[in-house]
Amino acid sequence: MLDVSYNWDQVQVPQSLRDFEKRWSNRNHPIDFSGVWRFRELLPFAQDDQIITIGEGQTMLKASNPVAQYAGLNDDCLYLQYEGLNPSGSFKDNGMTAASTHAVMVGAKVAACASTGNTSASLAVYASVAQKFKVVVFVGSGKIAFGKLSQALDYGAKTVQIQGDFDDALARVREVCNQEGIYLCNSVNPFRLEGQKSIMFRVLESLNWEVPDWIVVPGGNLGNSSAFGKAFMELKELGLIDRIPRLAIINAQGANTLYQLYEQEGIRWNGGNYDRAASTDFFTQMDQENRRASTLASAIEINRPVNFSKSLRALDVCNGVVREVTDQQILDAKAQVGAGGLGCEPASAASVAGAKLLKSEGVIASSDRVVCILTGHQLKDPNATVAYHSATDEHMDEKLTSHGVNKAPFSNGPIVVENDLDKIIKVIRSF
Ligand SMILES: Cc1ncc(COP(=O)(O)O)c(C=O)c1O
Ligand SMILES: N[C@@H](CCOP(=O)(O)O)C(=O)O
Repeated sequence: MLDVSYNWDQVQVPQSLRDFEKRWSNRNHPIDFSGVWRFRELLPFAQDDQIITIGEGQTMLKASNPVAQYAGLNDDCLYLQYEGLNPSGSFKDNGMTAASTHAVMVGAKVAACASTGNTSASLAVYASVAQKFKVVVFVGSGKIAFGKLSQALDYGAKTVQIQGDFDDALARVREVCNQEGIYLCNSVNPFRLEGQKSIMFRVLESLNWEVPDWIVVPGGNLGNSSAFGKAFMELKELGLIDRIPRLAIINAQGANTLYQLYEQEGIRWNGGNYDRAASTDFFTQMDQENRRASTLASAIEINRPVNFSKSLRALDVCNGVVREVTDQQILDAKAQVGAGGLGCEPASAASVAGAKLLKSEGVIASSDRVVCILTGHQLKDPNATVAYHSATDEHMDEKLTSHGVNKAPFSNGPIVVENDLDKIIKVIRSF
């Protein structure tokens, strides 16, 4: 895994983080307007005229008391960083503006990715804006929510559907890219992760540059958590912050490789000398047993996270913890996030479910300031939402039960009523 490193002595980094903020109101300047590139001195690999941007990163941090109560935190202690506001509806745009900028810088004619849907939607939109390279997307059949697939199709990406899951698709696309000289845009791409650092810059900016106690993020391929760790490491090195928040990475129980390796096997970064043999054994056994990831949170249905080693570094930098949550916990948390005002897709709600779990364990205190990252928009995966809300005690959706979701305590399904005024009024008055 490659990392981008800078010779900071040669970069004119502003003295104070507040200097970045001033650029925000400059709406006529697309680079200042971007929530990624207004921090450009902190990812200084491109010249201004090389940047491909579509106003990504205009996202918000919102305190949510209903969600704080759900998680067992005090009022004003839980914040949601709503990355669903990005142009393609997920956090990936923070990274894809950087990866597509670099793709054009190096003259790529074709770019590719494997995807559970959000990476492909994001890459496809940036390619259609840049008009400099074509896109090929690899997806596992039946493994991608239609809201996401529809985006790649409409933005003109060529979609290759193969048998297998995301882990198979990523292994294959890496092979294809090597053989054909195609530019790879998954999170193995270190330039993409440079863009994703900006999510943390914006969190700090929204908190008036005060460092929160916790950042809680869902873990799939582990690009985000790795980028966050690098962001804090660099900000501290540059003297722009004086302390680093703790990081909690939340796996779905059915896709819990990091949880197993970090919390159960006890593998630690150890200055880069982590126990490679133990992790290799783990993956070899996984292959022998043909163990597959399985979760309703399809965006994090990943068993072989490519950023495993970088995430260990992030956990080290941020004194982090890893937890696993069930699909039941994820969907219950998701319904609470929606009712609290910001809809998200299932994988995103793992962050809230994880915060609740850590609070119940006493790892997070009720007065801690906790930021949960909502990685993708609610409209990305309507099937999961409708299935949850349509479930009743008598009738559960088969797909939910096969993933261990056996109740829907916050179910808010449509009420079937005859098209008769009196009957409708009666129902309405019963609310
Ligand atoms: C909505 C959503 N949330 C979370 C993740 C997991 O992020 P990461 O792979 O950076 O761990 C992904 C994709 O990977 C995603 O699409
Ligand atoms: N959820 C992701 C999985 C791919 O992760 P990446 O960060 O390596 O591109 C997706 O949307 O495809």
